[in-house]
Amino acid sequence: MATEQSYYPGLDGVIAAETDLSFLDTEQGEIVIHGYDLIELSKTNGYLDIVHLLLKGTLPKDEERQALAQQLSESYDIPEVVLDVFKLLPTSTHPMDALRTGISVLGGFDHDLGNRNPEANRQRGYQLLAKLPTIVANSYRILEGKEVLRPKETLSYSANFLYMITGKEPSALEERVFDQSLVLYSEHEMPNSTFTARVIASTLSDMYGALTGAVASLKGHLHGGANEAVMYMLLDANTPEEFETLLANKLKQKEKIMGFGHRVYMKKMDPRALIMKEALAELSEAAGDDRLLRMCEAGEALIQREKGLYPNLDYYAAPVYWMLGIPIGLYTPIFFSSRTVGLSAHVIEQHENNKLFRPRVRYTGPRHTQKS
Ligand SMILES: CC(=O)SCCNC(=O)CCNC(=O)[C@H](O)C(C)(C)COP(=O)(O)OP(=O)(O)OC[C@H]1O[C@@H](n2cnc3c(N)ncnc32)[C@H](O)[C@@H]1OP(=O)(O)O
Ligand SMILES: O=C([O-])CC(=O)C(=O)O
Repeated sequence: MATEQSYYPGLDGVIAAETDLSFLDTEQGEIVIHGYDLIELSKTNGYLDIVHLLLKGTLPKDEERQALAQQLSESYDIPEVVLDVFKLLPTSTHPMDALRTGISVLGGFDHDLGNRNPEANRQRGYQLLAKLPTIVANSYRILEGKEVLRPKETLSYSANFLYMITGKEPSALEERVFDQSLVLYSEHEMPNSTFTARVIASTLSDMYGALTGAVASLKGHLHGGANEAVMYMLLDANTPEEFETLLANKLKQKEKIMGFGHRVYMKKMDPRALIMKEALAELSEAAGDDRLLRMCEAGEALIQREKGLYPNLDYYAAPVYWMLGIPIGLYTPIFFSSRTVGLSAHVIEQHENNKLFRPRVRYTGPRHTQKS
């Protein structure tokens, strides 16, 4: 083994895997998802199309989309035991921790857990996709002391998800915007959570374990947790001017501003953020209230001017979710629920072509013995 080796803190720029699932092409400005640009797809295709693309490799024909919707809706319900476990959790449990627990419990109901062949894993992916909205919405309901809402099989995937969260069936605009947010969150190459899932899967551990670890990764504020942190920041101000002052003070204190910056697009706007900004404008117009939009735009301009940084998806997804009436504690679980499709596809790929992840270190500690 060579003694002088390269070290890249945070694995910045390191190629960690080969994949045919996705690639951030910053030169062409594309988020390539199995050959298609996610941004273009988000304008023309729904979330279930992305599910089909990532798990089957093609965009679905009409009958394939219908069959997928049918298959998922038949599995929306979750075992009663999962709900009973949520009832045992302290009410102070973070919704991401409840979600992590829920996925972990689901693993116990899989009687073919040791089977890692691609088809078995794909079916697991579908089961998780079907059940996660029910887990996300109802773990939160139980923690908040609210009644459990059973899924409505007659609603579309996204309409049913929103219904279980808010307790009312969404309008066509709300359903479309929410579905678009799921498309944008569905897959993004090799973020920390996907790397976590692949590292776990590389020991030949199972999909539930890989996704449970990924929940913990995605919870952090430097990753998925930023969307809820953005909303709390917005709620600390009432006007664009107050929001600018709040951000300027944070910069003075050398605080990181949630919703800005990105390991891959540090000096550009995350293209997904632009789509959510447009959705926010649409929701603002429909509501006759553009206060949040104006605050976000003022914040965007200030951080660009002062730091040369641009919004990432979480910056504009947060006010969109607020305008859809979604409780803040569910923003990150929804992100994870959408990302389940990308994560499942990565676990399948890792198991199909596995090499154990086991890097080395640059040792900086003492040596108390010396062998000549
Ligand atoms: C959908 C998603 O998960 S997207 C990510 C969501 N996360 C956030 O929005 C959290 C806020 N953003 C950040 O913390 C970072 O931009 C990250 C974690 C996303 C990327 O971080 P890294 O690639 O590790 O870059 P790093 O944090 O070292 O930043 C590089 C420089 O830009 C600065 N910077 C980066 N992001 C920010 C920010 N949001 N606010 C203020 N300064 C920032 C850093 O302070 C650093 O400056 P320095 O070189 O003077 O020390
Ligand atoms: O790519 C990243 O590092 C984080 C991110 O935007 C995502 O997971 O969607």
